[in-house]
Amino acid sequence: MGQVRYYARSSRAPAETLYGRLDAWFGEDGSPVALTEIDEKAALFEVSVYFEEAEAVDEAAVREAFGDLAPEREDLPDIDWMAEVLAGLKPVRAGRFLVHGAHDRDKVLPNDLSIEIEAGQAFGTGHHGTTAGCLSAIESVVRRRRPRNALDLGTGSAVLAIAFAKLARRPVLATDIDPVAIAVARENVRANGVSRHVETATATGFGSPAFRRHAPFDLVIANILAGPLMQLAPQVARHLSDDGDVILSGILERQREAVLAAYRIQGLFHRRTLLRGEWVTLHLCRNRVGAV
Ligand SMILES: C[S@@+](CC[C@H](N)C(=O)[O-])C[C@H]1O[C@@H](n2cnc3c(N)ncnc32)[C@H](O)[C@@H]1O
Repeated sequence: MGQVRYYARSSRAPAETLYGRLDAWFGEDGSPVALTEIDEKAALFEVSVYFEEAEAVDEAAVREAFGDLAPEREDLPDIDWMAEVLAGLKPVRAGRFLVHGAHDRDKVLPNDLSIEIEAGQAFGTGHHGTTAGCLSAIESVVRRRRPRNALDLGTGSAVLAIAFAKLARRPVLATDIDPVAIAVARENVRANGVSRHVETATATGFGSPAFRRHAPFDLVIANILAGPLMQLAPQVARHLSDDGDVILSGILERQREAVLAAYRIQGLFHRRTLLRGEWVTLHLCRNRVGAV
């Protein structure tokens, strides 16, 4: 048997209380806890806690932690995380960043900002055009104005959050819908020595109390797909500071105009498009100056 999830639904206040309690009881031991708004109109929230090994779970303790909100249990299938990421084991260079595995530490040059990520876990080894595009865009934004903080939404391996933390040495919130990715992200953040700057949280879109603690963001980075990026446009804009920058990727060239339109409606201006293979990375900004 593999991973298991326990979850309960309620209105916002009890859900937030439960989220805090589950995080205190299980979060420290590495069991991801998630709070998700599942029905905005009905203001219905779902709180989940995930355990790696179903057999090892103390179910009585879990039920006690949920209290009055009796949890449902869901056994999760084993997922093939390798599929997307085994693109290659070679180091990838994007601007000053060198993304590499432990076996390639000797390839790091004195001026490189090295990001050590092992292939084979969450998405994001730098081999994908979208990740490399975001790394280049992060470097150009940080060079221009060193944002006070950042959000990496859909962090995967945390490669982009680590890049921002290493370059800007400023706080970054790294979130992902997938609790397994967040467990991998935490480990990578620690291994790259940037735990002081990076906070990780499991969240669907903007559904976590962590956003309230960190927003507004001076830089929002989201490498997901065109569909969710368009849906998230109003919330990205709402969580962005008055002169903030946005880096979006996971967009095919033919989807570029639709994504741009969704963000223009929210008052954002296009600054630059980077093209890597069939993928584009968009840099947008709140400030009209410098926009094209
Ligand atoms: C293409 S990977 C990007 C990983 C990494 N940021 C990079 O650039 O290499 C997209 C990630 O977004 C996550 N994701 C997808 N939809 C999401 C959503 N609505 N909210 C948060 N994360 C999401 C996925 O689980 C996945 O880890």
